[in-house]
Amino acid sequence: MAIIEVSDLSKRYGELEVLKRITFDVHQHDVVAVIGPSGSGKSTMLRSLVHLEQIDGGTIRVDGDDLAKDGRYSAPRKIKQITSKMGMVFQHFNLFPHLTVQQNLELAPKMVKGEPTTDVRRRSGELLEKVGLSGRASVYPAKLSGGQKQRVAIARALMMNPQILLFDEPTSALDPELTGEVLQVMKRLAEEHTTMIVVTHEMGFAKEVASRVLFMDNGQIIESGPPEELFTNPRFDRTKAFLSHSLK
Ligand SMILES: Nc1ncnc2c1ncn2[C@@H]1O[C@H](COP(=O)(O)OP(=O)(O)OP(=O)(O)O)[C@@H](O)[C@H]1O
Repeated sequence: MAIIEVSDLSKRYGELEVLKRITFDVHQHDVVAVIGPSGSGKSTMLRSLVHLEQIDGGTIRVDGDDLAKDGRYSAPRKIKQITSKMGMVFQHFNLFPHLTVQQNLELAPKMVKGEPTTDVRRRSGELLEKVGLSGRASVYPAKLSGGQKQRVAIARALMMNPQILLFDEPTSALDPELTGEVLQVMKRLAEEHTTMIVVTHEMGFAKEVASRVLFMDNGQIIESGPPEELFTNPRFDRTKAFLSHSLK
């Protein structure tokens, strides 16, 4: 079943055409890695899905509902309902600095969904355990390493029980020694069949964990396929040229 269906997605910043009629689907349990050179439009594409960017044309359908159809957005209430099905993890974590780890996790389920405190507390405990941070519930983000902050951000996104998790370069702001712990959590989520789209420069992750890779360049999806094909089959020469360049 397609969770996300994008067709002819277009986006420009003034004169600059950043997304040029992009079309792709994401199915349940897919782990889609989006790779490509800097400035190719990867983040803009991802942010468009959750309405953090306004698109200029095309259709974005989430779980059968149109966020936008032929460039026209649905009503604000419907947009809110649709975007709440997606959890986003940002490069710079975006935790609330004045809230503890536990409060960061529990804020949205309480405020947005009005869930009972006991349910929310149970889930925040479970999710902190899942990301290996059980003992850190009452500390403030400033006391955490970047890798820990990002694991909190992943747990926070999961608190809303999203149908799909979107990651925008989740390890790019981390020191190299801290990327592994975050990638490990993401790998475990993939093994549990969490549906994910991951914009990443981590080619190892794309290769080992993704079920499908989209290679973007200059606002377009140039090549796509399962990593074992995209990274080895000579037919995908554009991806391989990018890989050999980025591994230099
Ligand atoms: N708010 C903005 N205003 C104007 N131009 C923007 C804005 N955001 C992004 N751009 C431009 O849009 C293009 C695509 O940017 P985007 O961040 O989506 O690329 P990317 O593939 O994610 O790059 P990176 O890997 O470096 O993060 C770039 O040329 C960028 O400079």
